[in-house]
Amino acid sequence: KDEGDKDKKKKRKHTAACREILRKLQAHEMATWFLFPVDPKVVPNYRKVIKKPIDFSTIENRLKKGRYKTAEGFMNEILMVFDNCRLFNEDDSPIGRAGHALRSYFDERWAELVRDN
Ligand SMILES: Cn1cc(C(=O)NCCN2CCCC2)ccc1=O
Repeated sequence: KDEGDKDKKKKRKHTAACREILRKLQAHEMATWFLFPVDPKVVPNYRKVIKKPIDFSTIENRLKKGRYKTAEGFMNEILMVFDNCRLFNEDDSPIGRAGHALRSYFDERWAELVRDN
């Protein structure tokens, strides 16, 4: 069991925990607008305002490809989904409220993951 094997095992462990959290986020009733990339044809000025567009399907693909070295790398991209939402939408709007609700839900799931590891 050399260092490399231990690191690989640790990475598999946090990847599984992150995939579980992502599955819960994707299943949340407020997740609709965050599941797939915002369509520039449907939301013309989105790409102008949001420099790092990111969505749950993109994060899922990166997770499956083992792109995140640490769980924090995964967390940073999830938080980017919610930061983009706050930048582009009024807090008092359907998508703005959905983003805040989903962010709170994520914070709870993340706290559980940290406690259980
Ligand atoms: C994450 N995000 C998604 C969208 C989006 O998908 N818009 C197209 C669908 N609209 C939603 C309500 C009416 C039509 C817009 C802004 C945003 O921040």
